[in-house]
Amino acid sequence: MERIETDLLIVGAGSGGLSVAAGAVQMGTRVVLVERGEMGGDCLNYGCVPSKALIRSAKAAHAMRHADQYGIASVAPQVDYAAVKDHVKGVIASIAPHDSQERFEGMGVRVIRESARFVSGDEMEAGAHRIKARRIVLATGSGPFVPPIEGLSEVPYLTNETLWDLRELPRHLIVIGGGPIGMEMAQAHRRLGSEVTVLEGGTALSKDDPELSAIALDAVRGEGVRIVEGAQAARVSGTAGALTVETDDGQRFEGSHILVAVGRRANTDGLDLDVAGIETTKTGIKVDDALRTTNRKVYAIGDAAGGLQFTHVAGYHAGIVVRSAVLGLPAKAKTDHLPWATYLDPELAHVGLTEAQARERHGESAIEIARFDYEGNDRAQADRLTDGRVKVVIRKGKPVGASIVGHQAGEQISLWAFAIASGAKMRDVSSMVAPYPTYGELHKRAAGAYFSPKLFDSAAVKRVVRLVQRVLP
Ligand SMILES: Cc1cc2nc3c(=O)[nH]c(=O)nc-3n(C[C@H](O)[C@H](O)[C@H](O)COP(=O)(O)OP(=O)(O)OC[C@H]3O[C@@H](n4cnc5c(N)ncnc54)[C@H](O)[C@@H]3O)c2cc1C
Ligand SMILES: NC(=O)c1ccc[n+]([C@@H]2O[C@H](COP(=O)([O-])OP(=O)(O)OC[C@H]3O[C@@H](n4cnc5c(N)ncnc54)[C@H](O)[C@@H]3O)[C@@H](O)[C@H]2O)c1
Repeated sequence: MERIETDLLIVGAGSGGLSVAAGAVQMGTRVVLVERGEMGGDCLNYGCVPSKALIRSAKAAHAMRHADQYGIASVAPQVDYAAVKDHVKGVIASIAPHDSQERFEGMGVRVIRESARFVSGDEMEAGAHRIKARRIVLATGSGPFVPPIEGLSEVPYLTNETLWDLRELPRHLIVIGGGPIGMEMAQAHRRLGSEVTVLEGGTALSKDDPELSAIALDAVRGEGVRIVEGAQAARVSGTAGALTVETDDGQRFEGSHILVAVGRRANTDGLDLDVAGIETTKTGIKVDDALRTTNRKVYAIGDAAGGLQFTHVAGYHAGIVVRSAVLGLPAKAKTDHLPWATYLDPELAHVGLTEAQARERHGESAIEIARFDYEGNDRAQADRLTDGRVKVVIRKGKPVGASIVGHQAGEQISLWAFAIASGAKMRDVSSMVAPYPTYGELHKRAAGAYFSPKLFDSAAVKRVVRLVQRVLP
Protein backbone atom coordinates (compact mmCIF):
# COMPACT_ATOMS: atom_id res chain seq x y z
CA MET A 1 0.00 0.00 0.00
CA GLU A 2 1.47 3.37 -1.05
CA ARG A 3 0.83 6.11 1.51
CA ILE A 4 0.31 9.61 0.12
CA GLU A 5 -0.12 12.89 1.99
CA THR A 6 -1.62 15.80 0.10
CA ASP A 7 -3.36 19.14 0.52
CA LEU A 8 -6.35 18.33 -1.64
CA LEU A 9 -7.85 14.98 -2.62
CA ILE A 10 -10.51 15.12 -5.33
CA VAL A 11 -12.71 12.12 -6.11
CA GLY A 12 -14.14 12.21 -9.63
CA ALA A 13 -12.56 13.63 -12.79
CA GLY A 14 -15.75 15.03 -14.33
CA SER A 15 -16.79 18.64 -14.91
CA GLY A 16 -16.55 19.56 -11.22
CA GLY A 17 -13.49 17.58 -10.13
CA LEU A 18 -11.34 18.61 -13.10
CA SER A 19 -12.14 22.29 -12.57
CA VAL A 20 -11.14 22.11 -8.90
CA ALA A 21 -7.96 20.20 -9.81
CA ALA A 22 -6.90 22.68 -12.50
CA GLY A 23 -7.60 25.73 -10.31
CA ALA A 24 -5.99 24.32 -7.16
CA VAL A 25 -2.80 22.92 -8.72
CA GLN A 26 -2.11 26.08 -10.69
CA MET A 27 -2.23 28.03 -7.42
CA GLY A 28 0.39 25.77 -5.84
CA THR A 29 -1.76 23.23 -3.98
CA ARG A 30 -0.65 19.57 -3.89
CA VAL A 31 -3.52 17.75 -5.62
CA VAL A 32 -4.42 14.06 -5.93
CA LEU A 33 -7.28 13.20 -8.29
CA VAL A 34 -8.95 9.79 -8.20
CA GLU A 35 -11.14 8.59 -11.08
CA ARG A 36 -12.61 5.11 -11.44
CA GLY A 37 -13.96 5.47 -14.98
CA GLU A 38 -13.33 7.72 -17.97
CA MET A 39 -11.57 11.06 -17.52
CA GLY A 40 -14.13 13.81 -18.26
CA GLY A 41 -17.00 12.11 -16.44
CA ASP A 42 -20.60 12.06 -17.59
CA CYS A 43 -20.67 15.30 -19.52
CA LEU A 44 -17.92 14.33 -21.94
CA ASN A 45 -18.58 10.61 -22.23
CA TYR A 46 -22.30 9.95 -21.65
CA GLY A 47 -24.06 13.31 -21.32
CA CYS A 48 -23.81 16.81 -22.75
CA VAL A 49 -21.22 16.19 -25.44
CA PRO A 50 -22.63 13.03 -27.09
CA SER A 51 -26.22 14.33 -26.78
CA LYS A 52 -25.37 17.65 -28.41
CA ALA A 53 -23.39 15.93 -31.17
CA LEU A 54 -26.35 13.63 -31.88
CA ILE A 55 -28.69 16.65 -31.90
CA ARG A 56 -26.41 18.26 -34.51
CA SER A 57 -26.87 15.24 -36.83
CA ALA A 58 -30.62 15.33 -36.26
CA LYS A 59 -30.66 19.03 -37.14
CA ALA A 60 -28.85 18.32 -40.41
CA ALA A 61 -31.45 15.69 -41.33
CA HIS A 62 -34.27 18.06 -40.41
CA ALA A 63 -32.79 20.89 -42.48
CA MET A 64 -32.66 18.62 -45.56
CA ARG A 65 -36.34 17.70 -45.14
CA HIS A 66 -37.37 21.35 -44.85
CA ALA A 67 -35.00 23.17 -47.24
CA ASP A 68 -37.91 24.06 -49.55
CA GLN A 69 -38.97 26.92 -47.30
CA TYR A 70 -35.75 28.65 -48.42
CA GLY A 71 -36.28 27.89 -52.12
CA ILE A 72 -34.10 24.79 -52.19
CA ALA A 73 -35.66 21.41 -52.97
CA SER A 74 -36.25 19.33 -49.86
CA VAL A 75 -34.80 15.82 -49.89
CA ALA A 76 -35.39 12.79 -47.72
CA PRO A 77 -32.10 12.36 -45.81
CA GLN A 78 -30.34 9.00 -45.97
CA VAL A 79 -29.52 8.55 -42.29
CA ASP A 80 -26.66 6.19 -41.47
CA TYR A 81 -27.16 5.82 -37.73
CA ALA A 82 -23.84 4.01 -37.27
CA ALA A 83 -22.07 6.91 -39.01
CA VAL A 84 -23.97 9.35 -36.79
CA LYS A 85 -22.59 7.46 -33.79
CA ASP A 86 -19.10 7.65 -35.31
CA HIS A 87 -19.55 11.41 -35.54
CA VAL A 88 -20.60 11.43 -31.85
CA LYS A 89 -17.51 9.41 -30.85
CA GLY A 90 -15.35 11.71 -32.99
CA VAL A 91 -16.60 14.78 -31.14
CA ILE A 92 -15.89 13.12 -27.79
CA ALA A 93 -12.39 12.21 -29.01
CA SER A 94 -11.69 15.78 -30.09
CA ILE A 95 -12.54 17.16 -26.63
CA ALA A 96 -10.99 14.29 -24.61
CA PRO A 97 -7.38 15.58 -24.66
CA HIS A 98 -8.53 18.61 -22.71
CA ASP A 99 -9.74 16.37 -19.88
CA SER A 100 -7.01 13.75 -20.18
CA GLN A 101 -4.80 12.20 -17.52
CA GLU A 102 -1.72 13.39 -19.45
CA ARG A 103 -2.88 17.01 -19.44
CA PHE A 104 -3.59 17.00 -15.71
CA GLU A 105 -0.36 15.18 -14.89
CA GLY A 106 1.38 17.81 -17.01
CA MET A 107 -0.08 20.45 -14.69
CA GLY A 108 1.30 18.58 -11.67
CA VAL A 109 -1.79 16.69 -10.50
CA ARG A 110 -1.24 13.13 -9.25
CA VAL A 111 -3.94 11.11 -11.08
CA ILE A 112 -4.97 7.69 -9.76
CA ARG A 113 -7.36 5.57 -11.87
CA GLU A 114 -9.15 3.65 -9.10
CA SER A 115 -12.32 3.73 -7.03
CA ALA A 116 -11.97 5.70 -3.79
CA ARG A 117 -13.56 5.01 -0.40
CA PHE A 118 -13.20 6.52 3.05
CA VAL A 119 -11.17 4.74 5.68
CA SER A 120 -11.30 7.61 8.19
CA GLY A 121 -12.46 11.23 8.41
CA ASP A 122 -9.52 12.49 6.34
CA GLU A 123 -8.21 9.41 4.56
CA MET A 124 -9.34 7.44 1.54
CA GLU A 125 -8.17 4.24 -0.09
CA ALA A 126 -7.99 3.92 -3.87
CA GLY A 127 -6.59 0.59 -5.07
CA ALA A 128 -3.13 0.21 -3.58
CA HIS A 129 -3.03 3.83 -2.36
CA ARG A 130 -3.97 5.29 1.00
CA ILE A 131 -4.33 9.06 0.70
CA LYS A 132 -4.45 11.40 3.67
CA ALA A 133 -5.60 14.91 2.79
CA ARG A 134 -6.14 18.23 4.54
CA ARG A 135 -9.29 18.74 2.42
CA ILE A 136 -11.32 16.31 0.30
CA VAL A 137 -13.69 17.17 -2.54
CA LEU A 138 -16.33 14.64 -3.57
CA ALA A 139 -17.17 15.27 -7.22
CA THR A 140 -18.53 11.81 -7.92
CA GLY A 141 -21.43 12.90 -10.13
CA SER A 142 -24.60 10.94 -10.76
CA GLY A 143 -25.83 8.00 -12.79
CA PRO A 144 -29.15 7.16 -14.40
CA PHE A 145 -31.86 6.35 -11.88
CA VAL A 146 -33.45 3.07 -12.90
CA PRO A 147 -36.88 2.91 -11.29
CA PRO A 148 -38.36 -0.30 -9.90
CA ILE A 149 -40.66 -0.86 -12.90
CA GLU A 150 -41.99 -4.42 -12.98
CA GLY A 151 -40.22 -6.50 -15.66
CA LEU A 152 -37.64 -3.83 -16.56
CA SER A 153 -34.65 -5.83 -15.35
CA GLU A 154 -35.70 -8.75 -17.59
CA VAL A 155 -35.70 -6.80 -20.87
CA PRO A 156 -32.99 -4.90 -22.74
CA TYR A 157 -33.25 -1.16 -22.10
CA LEU A 158 -31.07 1.85 -22.81
CA THR A 159 -29.87 4.62 -20.52
CA ASN A 160 -27.68 7.66 -21.18
CA GLU A 161 -24.69 5.37 -20.55
CA THR A 162 -25.52 2.73 -23.18
CA LEU A 163 -27.36 4.72 -25.86
CA TRP A 164 -24.10 5.84 -27.51
CA ASP A 165 -23.05 2.25 -28.31
CA LEU A 166 -26.28 1.44 -30.18
CA ARG A 167 -25.46 1.19 -33.90
CA GLU A 168 -28.89 0.53 -35.49
CA LEU A 169 -31.56 3.20 -35.62
CA PRO A 170 -34.41 2.18 -33.31
CA ARG A 171 -37.57 1.48 -35.35
CA HIS A 172 -39.75 2.73 -32.50
CA LEU A 173 -38.13 4.26 -29.45
CA ILE A 174 -40.20 4.42 -26.27
CA VAL A 175 -38.73 7.05 -23.95
CA ILE A 176 -39.74 6.69 -20.31
CA GLY A 177 -39.49 10.17 -18.76
CA GLY A 178 -40.20 13.55 -20.35
CA GLY A 179 -37.41 15.56 -18.68
CA PRO A 180 -34.51 17.17 -20.58
CA ILE A 181 -32.75 13.87 -21.36
CA GLY A 182 -35.93 12.19 -22.57
CA MET A 183 -37.15 15.11 -24.67
CA GLU A 184 -33.78 15.91 -26.28
CA MET A 185 -33.27 12.29 -27.28
CA ALA A 186 -36.90 11.92 -28.40
CA GLN A 187 -36.75 14.82 -30.88
CA ALA A 188 -33.28 13.84 -32.12
CA HIS A 189 -34.33 10.24 -32.82
CA ARG A 190 -37.55 11.34 -34.51
CA ARG A 191 -35.51 13.56 -36.84
CA LEU A 192 -33.12 10.69 -37.55
CA GLY A 193 -36.10 8.58 -38.62
CA SER A 194 -37.37 6.64 -35.59
CA GLU A 195 -40.96 6.52 -34.51
CA VAL A 196 -40.89 7.95 -30.96
CA THR A 197 -43.27 7.76 -28.00
CA VAL A 198 -42.53 9.61 -24.75
CA LEU A 199 -44.28 8.36 -21.62
CA GLU A 200 -44.22 11.00 -18.91
CA GLY A 201 -45.71 10.25 -15.49
CA GLY A 202 -46.47 13.91 -14.74
CA THR A 203 -45.90 16.90 -17.02
CA ALA A 204 -43.10 17.01 -19.58
CA LEU A 205 -40.31 19.55 -18.93
CA SER A 206 -41.94 20.40 -15.62
CA LYS A 207 -38.93 22.36 -14.28
CA ASP A 208 -39.43 25.08 -16.90
CA ASP A 209 -42.06 27.82 -17.16
CA PRO A 210 -45.12 25.99 -18.57
CA GLU A 211 -46.02 28.93 -20.85
CA LEU A 212 -42.71 28.53 -22.67
CA SER A 213 -42.24 24.77 -22.47
CA ALA A 214 -45.68 24.40 -24.12
CA ILE A 215 -44.26 26.16 -27.21
CA ALA A 216 -41.29 23.76 -27.38
CA LEU A 217 -43.46 20.70 -26.74
CA ASP A 218 -45.95 21.73 -29.45
CA ALA A 219 -43.08 21.97 -31.93
CA VAL A 220 -41.76 18.54 -30.95
CA ARG A 221 -45.28 17.05 -31.23
CA GLY A 222 -45.61 18.74 -34.62
CA GLU A 223 -42.62 16.74 -35.84
CA GLY A 224 -44.43 13.52 -34.97
CA VAL A 225 -43.17 12.67 -31.48
CA ARG A 226 -46.03 11.21 -29.47
CA ILE A 227 -45.85 12.69 -25.94
CA VAL A 228 -48.23 11.08 -23.47
CA GLU A 229 -48.41 12.97 -20.17
CA GLY A 230 -49.82 11.49 -16.96
CA ALA A 231 -48.51 8.14 -18.20
CA GLN A 232 -46.53 6.52 -15.39
CA ALA A 233 -44.69 3.46 -16.71
CA ALA A 234 -45.53 0.57 -14.41
CA ARG A 235 -44.76 -2.68 -16.26
CA VAL A 236 -42.49 -3.72 -19.09
CA SER A 237 -42.52 -6.97 -21.05
CA GLY A 238 -41.38 -8.50 -24.35
CA THR A 239 -38.08 -9.32 -25.98
CA ALA A 240 -35.42 -7.34 -27.85
CA GLY A 241 -37.07 -5.45 -30.71
CA ALA A 242 -40.65 -6.12 -29.52
CA LEU A 243 -41.21 -4.44 -26.17
CA THR A 244 -44.39 -3.33 -24.41
CA VAL A 245 -44.67 -0.70 -21.70
CA GLU A 246 -47.84 -0.60 -19.67
CA THR A 247 -48.74 2.48 -17.62
CA ASP A 248 -50.35 2.43 -14.20
CA ASP A 249 -53.73 3.29 -15.75
CA GLY A 250 -53.54 0.26 -18.05
CA GLN A 251 -52.50 1.89 -21.36
CA ARG A 252 -50.13 -0.23 -23.46
CA PHE A 253 -47.41 1.08 -25.76
CA GLU A 254 -45.38 -1.06 -28.13
CA GLY A 255 -41.93 -0.27 -29.47
CA SER A 256 -38.58 -1.75 -30.45
CA HIS A 257 -36.34 0.00 -27.88
CA ILE A 258 -36.77 1.60 -24.47
CA LEU A 259 -34.76 4.56 -23.17
CA VAL A 260 -35.04 5.08 -19.41
CA ALA A 261 -34.66 8.80 -18.58
CA VAL A 262 -36.48 9.30 -15.29
CA GLY A 263 -33.88 11.31 -13.40
CA ARG A 264 -30.51 10.84 -11.74
CA ARG A 265 -29.06 9.18 -8.67
CA ALA A 266 -26.00 10.67 -6.95
CA ASN A 267 -22.95 8.36 -7.02
CA THR A 268 -22.38 7.64 -3.34
CA ASP A 269 -22.38 3.83 -3.26
CA GLY A 270 -19.05 2.38 -2.23
CA LEU A 271 -17.66 5.67 -0.85
CA ASP A 272 -18.27 4.49 2.75
CA LEU A 273 -19.47 7.97 3.64
CA ASP A 274 -20.55 6.85 7.12
CA VAL A 275 -16.91 6.10 8.03
CA ALA A 276 -16.20 9.83 7.59
CA GLY A 277 -19.45 11.02 9.24
CA ILE A 278 -20.89 12.32 5.97
CA GLU A 279 -24.67 12.42 5.73
CA THR A 280 -26.82 12.18 2.63
CA THR A 281 -30.25 13.52 1.65
CA LYS A 282 -32.85 12.07 -0.75
CA THR A 283 -31.04 13.64 -3.71
CA GLY A 284 -27.34 13.47 -2.85
CA ILE A 285 -24.64 14.32 -0.33
CA LYS A 286 -25.83 16.80 2.32
CA VAL A 287 -24.01 20.14 2.00
CA ASP A 288 -24.33 23.61 3.51
CA ASP A 289 -24.26 26.74 1.37
CA ALA A 290 -20.45 26.68 1.34
CA LEU A 291 -20.71 23.13 -0.12
CA ARG A 292 -19.24 21.58 3.03
CA THR A 293 -20.57 18.17 4.01
CA THR A 294 -21.32 17.16 7.60
CA ASN A 295 -17.56 16.46 7.83
CA ARG A 296 -15.99 19.95 7.86
CA LYS A 297 -12.90 18.80 5.93
CA VAL A 298 -14.95 17.36 3.08
CA TYR A 299 -16.82 19.20 0.32
CA ALA A 300 -19.31 17.82 -2.21
CA ILE A 301 -19.91 19.52 -5.56
CA GLY A 302 -21.76 19.09 -8.84
CA ASP A 303 -24.33 16.33 -9.35
CA ALA A 304 -23.16 14.53 -6.19
CA ALA A 305 -24.43 17.47 -4.11
CA GLY A 306 -27.94 16.78 -5.40
CA GLY A 307 -28.99 20.32 -6.41
CA LEU A 308 -29.11 21.66 -9.96
CA GLN A 309 -27.40 19.04 -12.12
CA PHE A 310 -25.58 20.81 -14.92
CA THR A 311 -21.98 21.00 -16.07
CA HIS A 312 -21.77 24.75 -15.59
CA VAL A 313 -23.15 24.37 -12.06
CA ALA A 314 -20.40 21.83 -11.28
CA GLY A 315 -17.92 24.38 -12.66
CA TYR A 316 -19.44 27.14 -10.52
CA HIS A 317 -19.23 24.89 -7.45
CA ALA A 318 -15.57 24.24 -8.26
CA GLY A 319 -14.85 27.98 -8.04
CA ILE A 320 -16.52 28.15 -4.61
CA VAL A 321 -14.45 25.24 -3.30
CA VAL A 322 -11.18 26.61 -4.68
CA ARG A 323 -11.91 29.88 -2.92
CA SER A 324 -12.69 28.12 0.34
CA ALA A 325 -10.36 25.08 0.43
CA VAL A 326 -7.37 26.59 -1.40
CA LEU A 327 -7.48 30.27 -0.54
CA GLY A 328 -9.20 29.89 2.84
CA LEU A 329 -11.70 32.63 1.95
CA PRO A 330 -15.42 32.60 2.76
CA ALA A 331 -17.57 31.51 -0.17
CA LYS A 332 -21.24 30.69 -0.57
CA ALA A 333 -23.03 28.94 -3.42
CA LYS A 334 -26.14 30.76 -4.63
CA THR A 335 -28.66 29.49 -7.15
CA ASP A 336 -30.72 32.48 -8.29
CA HIS A 337 -28.35 33.43 -11.11
CA LEU A 338 -27.72 29.94 -12.54
CA PRO A 339 -29.13 29.37 -16.02
CA TRP A 340 -29.95 26.16 -17.86
CA ALA A 341 -30.97 25.24 -21.36
CA THR A 342 -32.68 22.28 -22.96
CA TYR A 343 -31.46 21.74 -26.50
CA LEU A 344 -34.72 21.07 -28.27
CA ASP A 345 -35.59 22.87 -31.46
CA PRO A 346 -36.79 25.45 -30.50
CA GLU A 347 -34.43 25.64 -27.52
CA LEU A 348 -35.73 26.31 -24.06
CA ALA A 349 -33.65 28.27 -21.53
CA HIS A 350 -34.16 29.76 -18.11
CA VAL A 351 -32.43 31.73 -15.36
CA GLY A 352 -33.60 32.89 -11.94
CA LEU A 353 -37.19 32.71 -10.74
CA THR A 354 -40.09 31.54 -12.86
CA GLU A 355 -43.22 33.70 -12.79
CA ALA A 356 -44.90 31.30 -10.35
CA GLN A 357 -41.85 31.21 -8.03
CA ALA A 358 -41.50 35.01 -8.08
CA ARG A 359 -45.18 35.59 -7.27
CA GLU A 360 -44.96 33.10 -4.42
CA ARG A 361 -41.75 34.59 -3.01
CA HIS A 362 -42.48 38.30 -3.44
CA GLY A 363 -46.31 38.52 -3.62
CA GLU A 364 -48.67 38.76 -6.62
CA SER A 365 -48.60 42.54 -6.94
CA ALA A 366 -44.81 42.92 -6.61
CA ILE A 367 -44.12 41.17 -9.91
CA GLU A 368 -44.39 42.48 -13.46
CA ILE A 369 -43.94 40.44 -16.64
CA ALA A 370 -42.52 41.58 -19.98
CA ARG A 371 -42.77 39.45 -23.12
CA PHE A 372 -41.48 39.74 -26.63
CA ASP A 373 -42.16 37.19 -29.36
CA TYR A 374 -39.66 36.10 -32.02
CA GLU A 375 -42.26 37.06 -34.68
CA GLY A 376 -41.31 40.69 -34.08
CA ASN A 377 -37.59 40.04 -34.68
CA ASP A 378 -36.44 40.62 -38.26
CA ARG A 379 -33.60 38.08 -38.10
CA ALA A 380 -36.01 35.41 -36.93
CA GLN A 381 -38.24 36.35 -39.88
CA ALA A 382 -35.32 36.09 -42.33
CA ASP A 383 -34.44 32.69 -40.90
CA ARG A 384 -38.12 31.67 -40.76
CA LEU A 385 -37.54 30.74 -37.12
CA THR A 386 -40.32 32.79 -35.59
CA ASP A 387 -41.52 30.19 -33.11
CA GLY A 388 -40.35 31.70 -29.84
CA ARG A 389 -40.74 34.09 -26.93
CA VAL A 390 -38.66 35.97 -24.37
CA LYS A 391 -40.38 36.33 -21.01
CA VAL A 392 -38.87 38.40 -18.21
CA VAL A 393 -39.98 38.40 -14.58
CA ILE A 394 -39.39 41.82 -13.00
CA ARG A 395 -39.42 43.13 -9.45
CA LYS A 396 -38.84 46.79 -8.62
CA GLY A 397 -37.46 47.48 -12.09
CA LYS A 398 -34.93 44.62 -11.97
CA PRO A 399 -35.09 41.27 -13.74
CA VAL A 400 -35.33 38.41 -11.22
CA GLY A 401 -35.97 35.69 -13.78
CA ALA A 402 -36.07 35.15 -17.52
CA SER A 403 -37.12 32.34 -19.81
CA ILE A 404 -36.61 32.03 -23.53
CA VAL A 405 -38.00 29.55 -25.99
CA GLY A 406 -36.78 29.82 -29.56
CA HIS A 407 -33.76 29.65 -31.84
CA GLN A 408 -30.48 30.01 -29.85
CA ALA A 409 -32.33 30.38 -26.54
CA GLY A 410 -29.36 28.73 -24.81
CA GLU A 411 -27.01 31.39 -26.24
CA GLN A 412 -29.42 34.23 -25.63
CA ILE A 413 -30.15 33.48 -21.97
CA SER A 414 -26.61 34.55 -21.03
CA LEU A 415 -27.61 38.19 -21.34
CA TRP A 416 -30.25 37.75 -18.62
CA ALA A 417 -27.90 35.56 -16.55
CA PHE A 418 -25.41 38.42 -16.64
CA ALA A 419 -28.10 41.01 -15.86
CA ILE A 420 -29.36 39.05 -12.84
CA ALA A 421 -25.86 38.17 -11.56
CA SER A 422 -24.76 41.79 -11.73
CA GLY A 423 -27.98 43.29 -10.32
CA ALA A 424 -28.70 45.21 -13.54
CA LYS A 425 -31.98 47.06 -14.02
CA MET A 426 -34.38 46.77 -16.95
CA ARG A 427 -33.23 50.30 -17.81
CA ASP A 428 -29.69 48.94 -18.38
CA VAL A 429 -30.98 46.32 -20.80
CA SER A 430 -33.12 48.84 -22.67
CA SER A 431 -30.15 51.20 -23.05
CA MET A 432 -28.08 48.48 -24.75
CA VAL A 433 -27.78 48.71 -28.52
CA ALA A 434 -27.72 45.34 -30.28
CA PRO A 435 -26.57 45.02 -33.89
CA TYR A 436 -29.32 44.70 -36.49
CA PRO A 437 -30.52 42.16 -37.44
CA THR A 438 -29.70 39.81 -34.57
CA TYR A 439 -31.52 37.73 -32.01
CA GLY A 440 -29.84 39.96 -29.41
CA GLU A 441 -32.40 42.64 -30.25
CA LEU A 442 -35.07 40.45 -28.67
CA HIS A 443 -33.89 41.48 -25.21
CA LYS A 444 -33.92 45.19 -25.86
CA ARG A 445 -37.44 44.77 -27.24
CA ALA A 446 -38.50 42.78 -24.17
CA ALA A 447 -37.16 45.59 -22.00
CA GLY A 448 -38.99 48.01 -24.31
CA ALA A 449 -42.21 46.06 -23.77
CA TYR A 450 -41.73 46.62 -20.04
CA PHE A 451 -41.31 50.38 -20.41
CA SER A 452 -43.82 51.04 -23.24
CA PRO A 453 -47.00 51.07 -21.13
CA LYS A 454 -45.21 53.26 -18.55
CA LEU A 455 -44.16 55.74 -21.26
CA PHE A 456 -46.91 55.59 -23.86
CA ASP A 457 -50.01 54.96 -21.71
CA SER A 458 -49.17 57.56 -19.06
CA ALA A 459 -51.21 60.77 -18.79
CA ALA A 460 -48.38 62.31 -16.72
CA VAL A 461 -45.81 61.67 -19.49
CA LYS A 462 -48.18 63.16 -22.06
CA ARG A 463 -48.69 66.29 -19.89
CA VAL A 464 -44.92 66.76 -19.47
CA VAL A 465 -44.29 66.30 -23.21
CA ARG A 466 -46.99 68.90 -24.08
CA LEU A 467 -45.38 71.32 -21.64
CA VAL A 468 -41.87 70.72 -23.04
CA GLN A 469 -43.14 71.14 -26.61
CA ARG A 470 -44.69 74.51 -25.68
CA VAL A 471 -41.47 75.87 -24.19
CA LEU A 472 -38.96 74.38 -26.67
CA PRO A 473 -37.45 77.16 -28.81
C1 LIG B 1 -27.76 12.75 -21.43
C2 LIG B 1 -27.29 13.92 -20.62
C3 LIG B 1 -27.19 15.16 -21.22
C4 LIG B 1 -26.75 16.24 -20.48
N1 LIG B 1 -26.67 17.45 -21.11
C5 LIG B 1 -26.25 18.52 -20.42
C6 LIG B 1 -26.10 19.76 -21.06
O1 LIG B 1 -26.37 19.92 -22.25
N2 LIG B 1 -25.66 20.82 -20.33
C7 LIG B 1 -25.35 20.69 -19.00
O2 LIG B 1 -24.95 21.68 -18.39
N3 LIG B 1 -25.47 19.52 -18.36
C8 LIG B 1 -25.90 18.43 -19.05
N4 LIG B 1 -25.99 17.23 -18.42
C9 LIG B 1 -25.60 17.14 -17.00
C10 LIG B 1 -24.08 17.02 -16.81
O3 LIG B 1 -23.58 15.93 -17.54
C11 LIG B 1 -23.74 16.87 -15.34
O4 LIG B 1 -24.38 17.86 -14.59
C12 LIG B 1 -22.23 16.97 -15.10
O5 LIG B 1 -21.55 15.96 -15.79
C13 LIG B 1 -21.93 16.87 -13.60
O6 LIG B 1 -20.54 16.94 -13.38
P1 LIG B 1 -19.90 16.27 -12.09
O7 LIG B 1 -18.48 16.67 -12.08
O8 LIG B 1 -20.74 16.56 -10.90
O9 LIG B 1 -20.03 14.70 -12.33
P2 LIG B 1 -19.49 13.76 -13.50
O10 LIG B 1 -19.16 14.53 -14.72
O11 LIG B 1 -20.49 12.68 -13.64
O12 LIG B 1 -18.14 13.15 -12.93
C14 LIG B 1 -18.12 12.30 -11.83
C15 LIG B 1 -16.95 11.34 -11.97
O13 LIG B 1 -16.73 10.72 -10.69
C16 LIG B 1 -16.31 9.38 -10.91
N5 LIG B 1 -16.54 8.64 -9.67
C17 LIG B 1 -17.73 8.39 -9.04
N6 LIG B 1 -17.52 7.72 -7.89
C18 LIG B 1 -16.18 7.51 -7.78
C19 LIG B 1 -15.36 6.87 -6.81
N7 LIG B 1 -15.85 6.31 -5.71
N8 LIG B 1 -14.03 6.84 -7.02
C20 LIG B 1 -13.48 7.42 -8.13
N9 LIG B 1 -14.22 8.04 -9.07
C21 LIG B 1 -15.56 8.10 -8.91
C22 LIG B 1 -17.17 8.94 -12.08
O14 LIG B 1 -16.59 7.84 -12.75
C23 LIG B 1 -17.21 10.21 -12.95
O15 LIG B 1 -16.22 10.20 -13.94
C24 LIG B 1 -26.41 16.10 -19.12
C25 LIG B 1 -26.48 14.84 -18.52
C26 LIG B 1 -26.91 13.77 -19.25
C27 LIG B 1 -26.97 12.42 -18.58
N1 LIG C 1 -29.71 20.42 -21.67
C1 LIG C 1 -29.29 20.12 -20.46
O1 LIG C 1 -28.68 20.92 -19.76
C2 LIG C 1 -29.53 18.76 -19.93
C3 LIG C 1 -29.89 17.73 -20.77
C4 LIG C 1 -30.14 16.50 -20.22
C5 LIG C 1 -30.00 16.32 -18.85
N2 LIG C 1 -29.65 17.33 -18.06
C6 LIG C 1 -29.54 17.14 -16.59
O2 LIG C 1 -29.85 15.83 -16.23
C7 LIG C 1 -30.92 15.84 -15.30
C8 LIG C 1 -31.73 14.59 -15.43
O3 LIG C 1 -32.54 14.58 -16.59
P1 LIG C 1 -33.77 13.58 -16.71
O4 LIG C 1 -34.51 13.98 -17.92
O5 LIG C 1 -33.32 12.17 -16.57
O6 LIG C 1 -34.55 13.80 -15.35
P2 LIG C 1 -35.73 14.73 -14.82
O7 LIG C 1 -35.86 14.41 -13.40
O8 LIG C 1 -35.55 16.13 -15.22
O9 LIG C 1 -37.02 14.18 -15.60
C9 LIG C 1 -37.48 12.86 -15.43
C10 LIG C 1 -38.96 12.77 -15.79
O10 LIG C 1 -39.34 11.40 -15.70
C11 LIG C 1 -40.66 11.33 -15.18
N3 LIG C 1 -40.86 9.98 -14.62
C12 LIG C 1 -40.33 9.45 -13.48
N4 LIG C 1 -40.71 8.15 -13.33
C13 LIG C 1 -41.47 7.86 -14.41
C14 LIG C 1 -42.16 6.67 -14.84
N5 LIG C 1 -42.11 5.53 -14.15
N6 LIG C 1 -42.88 6.73 -15.99
C15 LIG C 1 -42.95 7.87 -16.72
N7 LIG C 1 -42.31 9.02 -16.36
C16 LIG C 1 -41.60 9.01 -15.22
C17 LIG C 1 -40.70 12.46 -14.15
O11 LIG C 1 -42.05 12.86 -13.94
C18 LIG C 1 -39.85 13.55 -14.82
O12 LIG C 1 -40.63 14.46 -15.57
C19 LIG C 1 -31.69 17.11 -15.63
O13 LIG C 1 -32.48 17.55 -14.56
C20 LIG C 1 -30.56 18.04 -15.92
O14 LIG C 1 -30.06 18.54 -14.69
C21 LIG C 1 -29.40 18.55 -18.57
